[in-house]
Amino acid sequence: MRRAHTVQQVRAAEAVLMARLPEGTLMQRAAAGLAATCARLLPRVYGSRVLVLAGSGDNGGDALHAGALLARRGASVRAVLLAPERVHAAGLAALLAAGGRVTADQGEFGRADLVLDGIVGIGGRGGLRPEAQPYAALERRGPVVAVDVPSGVDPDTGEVPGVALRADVTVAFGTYKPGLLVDPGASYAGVVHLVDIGLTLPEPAVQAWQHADLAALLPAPSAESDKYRRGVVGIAAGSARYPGAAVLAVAGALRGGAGAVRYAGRAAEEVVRRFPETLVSEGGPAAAGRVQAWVVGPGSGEGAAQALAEALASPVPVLVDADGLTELARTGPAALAGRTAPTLLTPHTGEAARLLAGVSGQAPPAADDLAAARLATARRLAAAYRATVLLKGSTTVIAAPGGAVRVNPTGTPWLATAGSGDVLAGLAGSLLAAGLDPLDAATAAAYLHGLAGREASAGGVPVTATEVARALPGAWGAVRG
Ligand SMILES: NC(=O)C1=CN([C@@H]2O[C@H](COP(=O)(O)OP(=O)(O)OC[C@H]3O[C@@H](n4cnc5c(N)ncnc54)[C@H](OP(=O)(O)O)[C@@H]3O)[C@@H](O)[C@H]2O)[C@@H](O)CC1
Ligand SMILES: Nc1ncnc2c1ncn2[C@@H]1O[C@H](COP(=O)(O)OP(=O)(O)O)[C@@H](O)[C@H]1O
Ligand SMILES: [K+]
Repeated sequence: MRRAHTVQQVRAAEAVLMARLPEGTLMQRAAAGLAATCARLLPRVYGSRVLVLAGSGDNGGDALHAGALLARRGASVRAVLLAPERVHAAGLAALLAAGGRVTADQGEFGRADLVLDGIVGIGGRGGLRPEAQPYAALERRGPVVAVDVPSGVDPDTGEVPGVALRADVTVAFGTYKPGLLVDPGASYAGVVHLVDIGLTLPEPAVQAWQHADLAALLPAPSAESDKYRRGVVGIAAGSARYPGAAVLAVAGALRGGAGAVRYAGRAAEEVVRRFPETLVSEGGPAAAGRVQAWVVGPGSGEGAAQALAEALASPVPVLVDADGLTELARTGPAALAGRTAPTLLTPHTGEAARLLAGVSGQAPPAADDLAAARLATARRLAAAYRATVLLKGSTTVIAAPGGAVRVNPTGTPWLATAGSGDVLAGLAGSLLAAGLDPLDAATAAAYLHGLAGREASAGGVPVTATEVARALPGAWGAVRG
């Protein structure tokens, strides 16, 4: 599991450690890790040209000290001081003593074999300031290595409130910062290397799961299992107009670990033709047999209101997606008030905007603004609806009403294809029916769906939602190892 801590958490941990270590120890550790990563990135250190961009805080100090270490190994190191009057004095002295020099020549950026971005780290607020902005647009020859955080990216949220410097590699100290895991910030970070500087950290604010975390959690039948004990998932999706959504949600559900899939709705004929293993009925959730979780909304069209009301009235976990979310936004959180079982909402940013309007009574915010602030959006929705929220998009974020947040590290933009969300909804519902709690079900579903999308688009080929569903067993296999 990758763990990310907020600036406040990092600073508290740092204070504890600083109180018992000689001054400068942490910065020396950080600089040593940074210089070691740079040395690995350069074909050879001796004779390489390195440019340090140094801001006014300790982030600049780290970069200058690392520059000094590289200069001692024979690199030709130049430093641009973005705030010369407030530069980290000890860092600059170390660099000069090691033979490095200060420059004001922006052309050094394009000539450097490696650039160290020490403009601003966890103390940064707002995008790059005007004096640093030109560097974001300059041609580069070698890799840009961000010190702790790419400058201009908000470390706590991944928001990029202006211009930021795109890195090829980020060397993060002590822990990931949420902004390194969540787009748009994550897309500026490149490959993230973690350097241990000895911090003792609390529970992380954000988690990103990996194969081993998931493997421990995926349901598997035991000798005592039968199809009902494995869980039955109900799918209330599709309509005469959108039968395909039903087929795709069922395709995801059949690969999600439940023992049986029960379909309730207008597309029963199409569903059973494609998947004869499905139990089908043409009415709504209330008239269907027992299930352990409902998925309601994909392609439900005009039937969404009725299907949603019936599913929400049931005592089992309910996943609301697509047209079900549009319907839920009309009533707002009140529709969930009487529920005794958990609810999982799976909006994309357009649906998230409608859900937020359902809370505030005001016009929906712009979906692009919500995409730029993914963590905050997922958290706000989870708190307002008292439901677990899986916010889809370039980084899928999952937020539980109690405050836990996970971000999904798998996936590919090729998943932005019609119907792939329906597959995800069915898959997540199946995991809910198999007994996972909403946070785990959503985490596992996003992870497997993302892996399947990558597998199906391997080599850079377009995928269809059907192919994503077909790749799900392979994704399970990869996770299980
Ligand atoms: N914590 C740890 O455990 C360890 C931390 N370490 C390192 O320290 C870093 C944190 O250092 P820090 O606290 O000095 O803050 P930092 O990121 O340098 O920025 C503050 C300065 O930047 C300025 N500034 C603000 N916004 C800006 C912008 N948009 N664009 C430009 N400038 C901007 C702001 O100026 P002001 O607003 O006052 O004008 C202020 O002077 C951390 O990321 C890591 O690298 C390691 O050495 C070891 C262990
Ligand atoms: N830029 C992107 N990068 C990665 N994944 C994306 C991107 N855009 C969309 N996705 C993923 O594609 C799927 C699309 O779902 P959705 O928007 O509900 O589509 P549909 O309604 O057509 O099924 C989601 O899993 C989402 O996370
Ligand atoms: K930086």
